[in-house]
Amino acid sequence: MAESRSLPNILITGTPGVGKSTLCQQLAERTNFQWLEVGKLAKENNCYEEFDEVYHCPVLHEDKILDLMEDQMTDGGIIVDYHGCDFFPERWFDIVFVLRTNNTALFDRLSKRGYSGKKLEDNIQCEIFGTILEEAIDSYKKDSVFELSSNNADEMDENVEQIVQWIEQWKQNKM
Ligand SMILES: Nc1ncnc2c1ncn2[C@@H]1O[C@H](COP(=O)(O)OP(=O)(O)O)[C@@H](O)[C@H]1O
Repeated sequence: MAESRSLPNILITGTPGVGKSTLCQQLAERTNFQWLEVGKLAKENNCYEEFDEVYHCPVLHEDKILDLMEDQMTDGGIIVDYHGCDFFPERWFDIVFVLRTNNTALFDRLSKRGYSGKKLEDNIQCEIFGTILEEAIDSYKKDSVFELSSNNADEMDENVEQIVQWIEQWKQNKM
């Protein structure tokens, strides 16, 4: 329950390549919050069900990863970073930010990362359709979901500032 947390929990989500890791790293440095990379945690603990041959990536074992995360989420101060958001319990998060990037910039970033073919096309399409934003709106309270534009370095800086300020406000309201 949010009332029992001494600090808020934040979810940063969006299509791969929109800048989640970059933003979370900067936030962790600024706030001392813990950056929890769900993909990394899954890899370290082998939380996979199967291998997806089409996308050349393993499929997350959602229950297993949720069990691993549950205890860490209790006290707050966690920034969760993942390219999906519909399987986390709603109660875990005080606010959800969905990063968005235009197709041209995202195409360049994902190509540089080595994405090609169907994997590249599907991720671009996911972003064009706003799939993750829709997922967030369907999974969390409407007034706790915010869309942030992440097309360039200036917007990245603004997003860091906005979230840092939101955290400060949350702490003040708690006092
Ligand atoms: N707002 C931004 N402006 C410019 N480049 C960015 C921005 N966000 C991310 N990048 C670059 O795009 C690439 C993917 O960013 P990353 O943070 O790994 O995305 P994600 O974690 O969402 O997959 C990195 O090379 C990063 O430097």
